[in-house]
Amino acid sequence: MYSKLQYISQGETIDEQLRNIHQALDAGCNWVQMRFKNQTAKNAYTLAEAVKSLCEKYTANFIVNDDLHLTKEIDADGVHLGLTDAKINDARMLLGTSKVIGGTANTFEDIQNHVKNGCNYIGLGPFRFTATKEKLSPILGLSGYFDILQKAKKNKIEIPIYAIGGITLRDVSPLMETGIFGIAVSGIITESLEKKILIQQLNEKLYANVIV
Ligand SMILES: Cc1ncc(COP(=O)(O)OP(=O)(O)O)c(N)n1
Ligand SMILES: Cc1ncsc1CCOP(=O)(O)O
Ligand SMILES: [Mg+2]
Repeated sequence: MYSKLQYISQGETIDEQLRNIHQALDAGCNWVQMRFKNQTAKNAYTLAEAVKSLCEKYTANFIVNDDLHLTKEIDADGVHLGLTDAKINDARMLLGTSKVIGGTANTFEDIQNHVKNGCNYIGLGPFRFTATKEKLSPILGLSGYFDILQKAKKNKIEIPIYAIGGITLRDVSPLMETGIFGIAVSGIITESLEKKILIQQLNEKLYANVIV
């Protein structure tokens, strides 16, 4: 079973990335997506090696953003691919069935395609404007999530769907009511000065209706 909270890393340098990821893990995150844009292959490899060993230490899930070949080379737990990144079925062929492959969706049709191609989870968004990512797809808002999740339910689609994009603590409960499985966040955790408390509060809302 996947965690309901995925932390997407931030940082302009290897050190900044590592500091942010280390702090997120220390505060209780157990799923990290390493997102290190516009870097040399050497820098990305160096960071990935360090993140992999940190995640092993914290028994956290470690996935790589965009870079399918780095995922394979470093033997990460998986990869997250956007609509203009490598194709999900090519990723599955390269990585095999044991690895996690996440795919971005902005519409119900994107979700259908990802399911058909063997994706493990979906990052559906953006929920609202965020400065973390450039060139955002159309904003979905709560009503967009309601519509898409209703269609998924009607079509018996059961893949875990994560909301993403500008999410704050206050958004979590209303988003969960739309039927999403969890959230993927970057800014709120990176910028928080009280990460442990924030992650505890996020998890309380994410797991509020889970019967153990
Ligand atoms: C969980 C999750 N969902 C969506 C995205 C966005 O991926 P993509 O559209 O490829 O954009 P970049 O992150 O590569 O800029 C994501 N990274 N994670
Ligand atoms: C990677 C990505 N894809 C859509 S929105 C987004 C950024 C999420 O970061 P934040 O939680 O800071 O808005
Ligand atoms: Mg991408």
